[in-house]
Amino acid sequence: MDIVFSAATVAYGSRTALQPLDLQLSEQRIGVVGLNGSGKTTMARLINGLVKPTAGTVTVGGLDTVGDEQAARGKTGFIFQNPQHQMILPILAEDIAFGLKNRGLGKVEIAERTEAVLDRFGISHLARRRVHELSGGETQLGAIASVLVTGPELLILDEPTNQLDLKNRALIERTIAGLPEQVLVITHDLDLIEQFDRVLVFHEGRLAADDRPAEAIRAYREIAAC
Ligand SMILES: Nc1ncnc2c1ncn2[C@@H]1O[C@H](COP(=O)(O)OP(=O)(O)OP(=O)(O)O)[C@@H](O)[C@H]1O
Repeated sequence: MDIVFSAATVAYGSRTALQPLDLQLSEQRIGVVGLNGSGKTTMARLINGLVKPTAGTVTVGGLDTVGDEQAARGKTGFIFQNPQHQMILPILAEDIAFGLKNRGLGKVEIAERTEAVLDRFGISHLARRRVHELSGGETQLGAIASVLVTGPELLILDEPTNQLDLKNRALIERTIAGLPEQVLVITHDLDLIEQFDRVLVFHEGRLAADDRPAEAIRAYREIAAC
């Protein structure tokens, strides 16, 4: 799916978080890196319409995130930095089913799709578990299942391996690598994006580098060393 930023700018009050951005993304695996406060999350939130451009436009699959807000939002799933906060119902299977109920699906289809997505991510055994009692890795997988069950074309993950141990980092890395969906990942975990198609480096609200992983990570290291 094409994601197109046309002079997209974001200001919070008098502070500009994202300088005018012109960018077209169509790769399957896109990484976004940069120092804290460099504008990564703001850029990602523009894609699913959680943040509106102060000026310029953003389109996903040809749909404007402001003018075609509802349809555009349906194309993107978003996993936030603390995914436990986006889980609404107490039991994992219920939380997964919730998104389908909201789309007006019937009981049988909801049950089948919930079961299928739990199976897809190898977490069927967690179906009846309380979401707030899941480990970090389990929570991340549960959130991915909850979001992907509704069928978005693009999945955005904001620091998905933050707070995970090495084993769970590897699990989430493998899971992301295996997704057929297009993926955009914001991360400080440079191993995660090593094999990606394209990596964007943000610095002080601007796109500072846009390259293959090795080159982009080199540019990011130079920025971080200043
Ligand atoms: N809702 C908001 N209101 C005011 N300022 C904000 C808001 N959200 C972000 N900012 C500011 O915009 C700038 C960019 O923030 P953003 O969260 O996009 O950065 P980031 O690169 O994702 O940072 P981090 O790596 O720390 O998550 C920062 O200066 C931040 O303080």
